[in-house]
Amino acid sequence: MPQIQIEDVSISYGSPDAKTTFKAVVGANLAIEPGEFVTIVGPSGCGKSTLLSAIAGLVPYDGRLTINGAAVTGPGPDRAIVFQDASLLPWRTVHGNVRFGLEMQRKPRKFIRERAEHFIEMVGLNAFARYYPGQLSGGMRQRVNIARALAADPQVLLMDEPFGALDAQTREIMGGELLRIWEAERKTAIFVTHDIEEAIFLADRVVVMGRNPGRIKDVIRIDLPRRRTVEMQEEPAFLDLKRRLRAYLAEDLA
Ligand SMILES: Nc1ncnc2c1ncn2[C@@H]1O[C@H](COP(=O)(O)OP(=O)(O)OP(=O)(O)O)[C@@H](O)[C@H]1O
Repeated sequence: MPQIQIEDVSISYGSPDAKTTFKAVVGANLAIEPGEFVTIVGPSGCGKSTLLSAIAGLVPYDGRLTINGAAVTGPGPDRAIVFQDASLLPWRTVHGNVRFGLEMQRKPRKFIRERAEHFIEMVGLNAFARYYPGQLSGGMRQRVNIARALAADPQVLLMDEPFGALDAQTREIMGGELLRIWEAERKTAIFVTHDIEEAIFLADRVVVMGRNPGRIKDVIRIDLPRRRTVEMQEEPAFLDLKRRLRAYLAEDLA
């Protein structure tokens, strides 16, 4: 059974005066298997973040949206979300930030400490555990964010352009790191991006969205072998996928 079922889901926003509504996503259908890595691409404003927010339980929707068969009615500990801007607590150290969610869940202190240490090591920030967010680079802050999300042990990791604010080279490194972590943890991952190469590189399937109205246009399976390598991005199969996706996105801009 798919872990996440999206059936005929539409999402609307009300205008500030509540007199009109705007349909940001119309009639979306998608089924996601446990442990799958799905990326969502599409032009600006097509509803990528909106669809992710609905899965996170942050916006209401029409239609059917279930996780493990249960309707999504709000946020829950089965899902963790990582946004573009690392929303870290500036007065807490790296360790303190990674601990935070577990402290809220009132887990035992020893468990919290060990789990935080485990994930800080996994994202390669052992030497920075006592640093504050203001002392870290953007890439390091996003590593903390990912560690914090994983420490809460969600079943589904939702990521909204998590590397969007990083330079191209750091972004590429972070993509490789994220795959290494995902391969170790095998959480279901849904990742929104503008970047076609990033979308292909990470994914088992790429969801292509279009706009006017915001909708799912197609879902493309990425049959490139795991483990993915940076060199793979120069191979004909990768370049073919890139051409195909670029043509799809260009249709929308025309
Ligand atoms: N809180 C909101 N209230 C009203 N309209 C909204 C709200 N959030 C998003 N929208 C509108 O819904 C549409 C989809 O927005 P969304 O942010 O989901 O798109 P996106 O594909 O993620 O865009 P981008 O790639 O630029 O981040 C846009 O037209 C946007 O203006």
